[in-house]
Amino acid sequence: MTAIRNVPVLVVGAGPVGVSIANLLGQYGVPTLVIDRSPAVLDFPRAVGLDDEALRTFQAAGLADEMLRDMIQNVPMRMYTARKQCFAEILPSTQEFGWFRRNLFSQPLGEETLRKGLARYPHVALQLGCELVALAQDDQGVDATLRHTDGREERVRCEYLVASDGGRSTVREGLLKLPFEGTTHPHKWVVIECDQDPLDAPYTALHCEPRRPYVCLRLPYGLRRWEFMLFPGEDGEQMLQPEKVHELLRNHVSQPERLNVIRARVYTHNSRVAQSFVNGRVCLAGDAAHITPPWIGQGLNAGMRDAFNLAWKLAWIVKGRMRPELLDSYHEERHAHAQAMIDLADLFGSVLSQRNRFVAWMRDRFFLSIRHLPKVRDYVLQMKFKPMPRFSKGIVLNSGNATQDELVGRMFIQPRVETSSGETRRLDDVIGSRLALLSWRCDPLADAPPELLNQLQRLDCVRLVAVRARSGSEEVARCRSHVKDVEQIQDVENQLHFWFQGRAVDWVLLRPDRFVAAAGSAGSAVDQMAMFCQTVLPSLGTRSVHEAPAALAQGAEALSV
Ligand SMILES: O=C(O)CCc1cccc(O)c1
Repeated sequence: MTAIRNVPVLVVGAGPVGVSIANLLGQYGVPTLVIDRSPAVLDFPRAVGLDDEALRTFQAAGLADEMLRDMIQNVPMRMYTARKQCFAEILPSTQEFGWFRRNLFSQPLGEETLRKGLARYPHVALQLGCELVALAQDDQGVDATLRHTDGREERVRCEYLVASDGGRSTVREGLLKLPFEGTTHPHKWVVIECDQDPLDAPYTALHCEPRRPYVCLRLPYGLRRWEFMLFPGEDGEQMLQPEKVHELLRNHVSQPERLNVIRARVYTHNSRVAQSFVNGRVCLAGDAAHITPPWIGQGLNAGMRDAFNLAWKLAWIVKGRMRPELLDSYHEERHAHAQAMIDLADLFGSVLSQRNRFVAWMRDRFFLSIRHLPKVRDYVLQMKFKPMPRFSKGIVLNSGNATQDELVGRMFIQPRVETSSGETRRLDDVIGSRLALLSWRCDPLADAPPELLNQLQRLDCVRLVAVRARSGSEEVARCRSHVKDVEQIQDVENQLHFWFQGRAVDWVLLRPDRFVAAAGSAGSAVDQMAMFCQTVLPSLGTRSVHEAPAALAQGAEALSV
């Protein structure tokens, strides 16, 4: 009988979300196996947009610079009337989370980079040409049956299984039969990508042309993409024939026959969300959990939010740092936001792809008449319509003080800070993959009982005290705690100064995904931290074997392929 492979986390589906989760788990030291039935990265047009939150996730995985190499940053999106007048432009100037908000990439290249990133971890393995054919869960774990391309079957026992196997997820649909609620939109779209971009249009353009709505985007490395709406009676496959493609492009480029079309595909817009993102020990992520029309470029970004939210929770649970039932917080924190993004994309779609000429004309008149109002312009330009994640339930601690609780459950800013060794770094790079208690010009745990400090150590919590840049030695000495685990940082951009001053709190507790878990005044820190530890930590004695470095080495051995 063949041996059963044991691994804490099995990721099914090696698209960008699954591989990002595996990179994060690699960073957190959790042995992970990623499988995918396809032998290579899929080479057809898919997601194009990556936002600042996604880049922050790549940063946590140590891959932001590598991913940026193949991206165009800070790309505007414009909307045009039927008469080709621009009636709205989106180009946010903020970099509050440390990165530009609108960036375009080419998915096949990005996926290669993410896959290469896995090679950094001896305890993470990627197995291609391998599909999941059965799974059974019990109280302790999941038994998965894998089938390799040569027909060989293998059993893997894992503690948790992540299904990131796409919109037609085998795990969600075929094996667990979980509802995927929402709608499939009636119109199909043809997507065409060519190289040697024939246009000088360095932005995404949504052409709200009732005769045939279309989208035109510039992608990295001189690629140009068009997406055209198809009408009833137009057969998708026929529309991919070269003469039909040329016909679609004829009004937009002078000699479509001379274009080198490198990818073309028909696709349908879907707005669907799985009823639950957590089913026992199986978690759905990315398109397996939610699919959206592309209008606001948020499909993959929603998946990246899943990745960041889920990876640290899985790591904490398998390391025995967090009570397993808190895995449900993944659903509580992600489901409503995924739905809100889809609702916004649907709203964009219904307004922008309007085919009734009179309604389209009214729409154009309306937007053209308000576009110069400063508040409207700012709202659109700065993308203020984008619903930002805000958790009221989940792994967040509300204190009952409305002002403080307003800060909890939101992503924290990411300024650059100077470390005590004089280096200027992005805040997250100083924190690393740890939980962080970040305080402003004080050490709120200076007199904390040793028991609390031990609990925080179990949670691998770093304590950072921020001071004003170039503070006098008195201030520095006042904030330098006698406790050795406190690091001091200087607020060289004054961003922390403005953040803390405007909010009347002295500290924030930042989760590994950079969301604020708790916030408060110096006097309340001991009690609130104690409450957080009590909520999260399992009782002693339940620590998993995967905490020990020796166990990681065993995991690596078991995983080598
Ligand atoms: O965010 C962007 O620049 C692209 C968003 C978008 C809009 C419509 C279709 C599509 O594939 C992407």
